[in-house]
Amino acid sequence: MARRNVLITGCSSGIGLALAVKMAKDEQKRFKVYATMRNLAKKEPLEEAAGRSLGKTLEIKQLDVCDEQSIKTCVNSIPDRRIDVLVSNAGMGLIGPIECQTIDEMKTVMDTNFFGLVRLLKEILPDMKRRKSGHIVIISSVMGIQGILFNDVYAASKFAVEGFCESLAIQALKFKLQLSLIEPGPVVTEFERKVFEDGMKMDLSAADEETAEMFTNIYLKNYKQIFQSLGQSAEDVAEHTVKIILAENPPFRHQTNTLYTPMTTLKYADPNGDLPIDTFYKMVFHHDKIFSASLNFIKLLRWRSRKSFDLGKPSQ
Ligand SMILES: NC(=O)C1=CN([C@@H]2O[C@H](COP(=O)(O)OP(=O)(O)OC[C@H]3O[C@@H](n4cnc5c(N)ncnc54)[C@H](OP(=O)(O)O)[C@@H]3O)[C@@H](O)[C@H]2O)C=CC1
Ligand SMILES: CC1=C(/C=C/C(C)=C/C=C/C(C)=C/C=O)C(C)(C)CCC1
Repeated sequence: MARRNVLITGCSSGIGLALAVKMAKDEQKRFKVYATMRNLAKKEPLEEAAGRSLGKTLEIKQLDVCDEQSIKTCVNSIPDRRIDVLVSNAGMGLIGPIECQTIDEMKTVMDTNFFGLVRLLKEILPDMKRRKSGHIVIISSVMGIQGILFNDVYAASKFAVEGFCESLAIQALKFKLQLSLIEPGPVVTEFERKVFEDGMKMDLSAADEETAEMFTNIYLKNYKQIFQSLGQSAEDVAEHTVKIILAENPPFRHQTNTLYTPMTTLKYADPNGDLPIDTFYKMVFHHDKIFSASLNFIKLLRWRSRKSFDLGKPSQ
């Protein structure tokens, strides 16, 4: 099989970086990775992680998904503009009460997470259609199918991505193109750190007391624990993504976190849509102690299974 050209956005950290490195270090050398980032001053961690694959199976290029010209320049610099696999990964989060967010902040999230994907596809899709080959892989989120308290705009941006892709997938099929949405739950990356820091610094004066208290004492208070208990590593998500890229018949949707699937299943279990909302409501406002204890229990189980694995005894 010929080596596939893979373009990945947002490779300065997190999932993008882990995926670029994993694919570039593929033992069978099945990929040539164009690992892109908007700010090349941040390329050092990727260069370090890439090691000897740098300049061979991995090249670093500038690409800002909010800048059409930068996308065009990057794609034009690739031999024959040939991109066999596009991984749309660049993205950002935003949490907090909407009363305390500006419309400009919200627009930046939509511009990056949704229009960023649209800009990429406007540049890359016509070539794929002409060649009648290509795989478009999008790092969406569980929030692309299910909203979460105080993530209103972020969830909207990922819902937009999913609606857009569900529509496009039908046309793509006609051109023999593949489209796959990767839906991770919480992942421990810069995303988590940035979002939490911004949340902690947020000016909550525009919100009423009850909302501000809910955000601080429920959401932010449990945030770290949720990531510690349910969070995956970027490498783990990268591994799932590579499997999807290599699959003969890649699925349209793929959730990476089995600990999170009971939550998303609620969405599909009730066509009225009340079940997930009522369940989240009860978890947050009525059974917060049980919820917190369950998270601690999961954390302990994961810690113990990792520890026994470290000692050479894989968990039962
Ligand atoms: N972490 C999580 O819990 C989850 C994350 N995701 C999704 O995964 C994807 C990757 O996030 P993750 O690795 O976690 O977070 P990181 O913050 O580690 O990585 C995000 C990447 O996107 C880049 N980026 C942001 N804006 C732009 C832009 N305009 N043009 C190009 N690159 C840009 C960042 O660059 P820079 O360093 O310059 O800011 C960075 O390289 C996102 O789409 C996110 O929504 C999905 C589910 C869960
Ligand atoms: C599980 C859960 C919660 C939080 C989930 C979080 C915080 C998920 C984060 C997902 C991310 C960051 C996805 C990125 O795309 C709540 C609402 C507190 C209570 C109900 C159950």
